[in-house]
Amino acid sequence: MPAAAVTLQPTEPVTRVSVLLPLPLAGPYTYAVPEGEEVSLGSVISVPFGKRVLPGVIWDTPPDAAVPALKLKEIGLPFDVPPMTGEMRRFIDWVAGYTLTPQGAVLRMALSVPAALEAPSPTEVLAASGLQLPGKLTAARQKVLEVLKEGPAQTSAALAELAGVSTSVVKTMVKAGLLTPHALPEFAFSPRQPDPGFAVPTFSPEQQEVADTVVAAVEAESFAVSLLDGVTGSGKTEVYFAAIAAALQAGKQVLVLLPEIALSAQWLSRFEGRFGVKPQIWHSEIGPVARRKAWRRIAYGQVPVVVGARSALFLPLNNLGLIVVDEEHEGSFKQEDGVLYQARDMAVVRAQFAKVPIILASATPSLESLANVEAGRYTRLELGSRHGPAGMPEIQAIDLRKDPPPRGRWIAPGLERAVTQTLEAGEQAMLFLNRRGYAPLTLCRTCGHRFACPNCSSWLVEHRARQRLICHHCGHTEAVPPACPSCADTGSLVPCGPGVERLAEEAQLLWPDARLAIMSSDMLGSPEKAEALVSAVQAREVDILIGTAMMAKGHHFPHLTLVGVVDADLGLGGGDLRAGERTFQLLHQVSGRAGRAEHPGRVLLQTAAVEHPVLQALLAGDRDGFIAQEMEERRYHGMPPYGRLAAIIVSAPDAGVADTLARALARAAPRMDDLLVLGPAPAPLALLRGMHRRRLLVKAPRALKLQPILADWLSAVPIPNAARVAVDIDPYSFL
Ligand SMILES: Nc1ncnc2c1ncn2[C@@H]1O[C@H](COP(=O)(O)OP(=O)(O)OP(=O)(O)O)[C@@H](O)[C@H]1O
Ligand SMILES: [Zn+2]
Repeated sequence: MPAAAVTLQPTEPVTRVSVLLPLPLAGPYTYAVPEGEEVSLGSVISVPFGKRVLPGVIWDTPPDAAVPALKLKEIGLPFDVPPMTGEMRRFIDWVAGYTLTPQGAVLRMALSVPAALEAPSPTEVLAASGLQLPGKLTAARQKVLEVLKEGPAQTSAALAELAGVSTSVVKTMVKAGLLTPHALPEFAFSPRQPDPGFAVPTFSPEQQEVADTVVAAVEAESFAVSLLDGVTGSGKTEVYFAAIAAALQAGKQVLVLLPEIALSAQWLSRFEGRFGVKPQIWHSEIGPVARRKAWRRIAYGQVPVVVGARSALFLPLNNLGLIVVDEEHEGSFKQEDGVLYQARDMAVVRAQFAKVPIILASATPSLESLANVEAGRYTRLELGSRHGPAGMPEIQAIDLRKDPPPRGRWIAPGLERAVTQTLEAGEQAMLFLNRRGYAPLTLCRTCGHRFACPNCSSWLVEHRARQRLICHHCGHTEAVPPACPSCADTGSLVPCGPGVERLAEEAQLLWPDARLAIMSSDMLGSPEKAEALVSAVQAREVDILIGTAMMAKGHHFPHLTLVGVVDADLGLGGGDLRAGERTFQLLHQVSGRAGRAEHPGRVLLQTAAVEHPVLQALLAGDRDGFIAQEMEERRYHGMPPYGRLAAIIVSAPDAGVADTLARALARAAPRMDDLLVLGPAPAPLALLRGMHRRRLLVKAPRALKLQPILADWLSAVPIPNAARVAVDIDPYSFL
């Protein structure tokens, strides 16, 4: 779509434009367009800003006519990128308005790779000039010309290598006029593209029906949301691959959002198996050069499929045909710093602006998405059974009050027996504990001293493999001291409770011959290591896998038949609105790793609260019953998804400053019948990274638009320099 040109105002001596800068400023700035130049909406141009030169985007906001012409600065040169589409500009405005953040802060996410705005210096290639020199060519020169006779132009280095001559031979040939240099166009070499027909699976009738529906949605080229709700192992991935194939066939781009990079190792090989090549990946760990290249290729429509973490949502996919959000219930789609946004929900908004279908997939959909189905906004597509012969795993509880593990141990006799049986049968077992490190708390037996983080209200977690005590909130680390810092006693420090490292120690003791592997983010460190471990498990080089939540989703291990959940009650405590929902989703997902192929799976949940509704629902396999009950409760209390919540977090290095400001905000709170303001109260993590935090919670019915009310309210209270106020619309983390 060509962007509309900014029209000259005949009465105006200068042409003014609004330019949005990637900075958290109030809005776009007005600049002048140099005489005789023309710019279009969405053009990315350089502009002077203070002493700096920044990229900016010509925005739709009317320029400020009140600024005297003499004071206006002129825009600089355009960058070598396609203009930002109107759809993307609307999306940025929308996200800014919804999350109550400045537009420029959102634009910064869309221009996240400033280096990509400039075209790379062109690659020089050499071709034969056809010039005939008097006399005979040397053998070396002949070889070079032979290479070029058979193939395309080559870089000097490649040419020398192919001809088996030194680069100086090539250089002198250029000087002699035998070879002529050409600049290679930027996208001359394009990698192999995914092939929609590479390996098409044969669907079951149930899968086929759902696949037909999503394919039809892609072909309709209009906005529609499908919630792909299928039991673990039912083939959701295969089914949305069919929709991706349809978008590729239509020559469109596809964006796939996944919750975690670790998950993508297996996902990427699945994709390659289906489409013949790996897709473009996008996450925080790709290096600067690859990042810059990828961004440009995407912007110029050279990349058909991008799979990434939530930040991929702001990529310049100008020819979108489909968005997929896999594991849509995952909490990690919520960005918790900078711009606080829920990538799943914003993906729906982007699809709407782009007028394309979006598929949200999960075996345990979020209540938000289910409420949208209920309200008729989303269509639910169900896959009710596992693909192939696999049935759903049998889930049983081990009541820790009746069958406790020996003192100082965490694996109860019932689970121990089951693991032993599994190993004897030559199958794999997984022990699940959602806690990194060795022990969540270290204390002194003599004086009771507990090791706490100096910057946060949290305990330090011992990581024995690294011999450090680490804060999981701010990253503070210290060495485990030889003596208690409080009473100086030696040998008195004891670890309390288990983390995966400690569990591995216990497992090694119980099954000395078993091959163990720990799968948690800190033990693996990189996506490559995660991938290597996943392959090792698939190749049956691991007998017992010990994992955190990283392990719970997406993976398909055919020989894994037993899942033991060491502490099923772990997520149930605390005042988190979604504690029950999240625990159910996590345990349901982790259970779903068991028995995905020929051998039936079995899940054992160790619990001290077997009567809890979440555990009862898991044991009864009654997902829908649990959801119905949880929905009813939320509806009754007017909580999300039936009501709106916003959190206002006040933070300051000084507790008094935070308290005073939080109270001032509470006094200025709008008084409205429908609006309830709770607090201020210390946030559950009252101290985080050295900042004292107080929280106000705002609750309102769904029909009430909170943003303008919050904006008015917050603008009425002066905020001291030493304090910060953050607004979190639809908060997920109640830290
Ligand atoms: N029609 C099919 N033909 C061949 N293999 C299939 C088919 N459907 C599913 N499978 C295979 O069954 C396994 C499970 O499918 P898939 O991973 O797509 O399910 P899922 O619903 O996405 O699972 P989860 O929610 O647990 O991640 C995979 O190995 C997949 O390749
Ligand atoms: Zn800390």
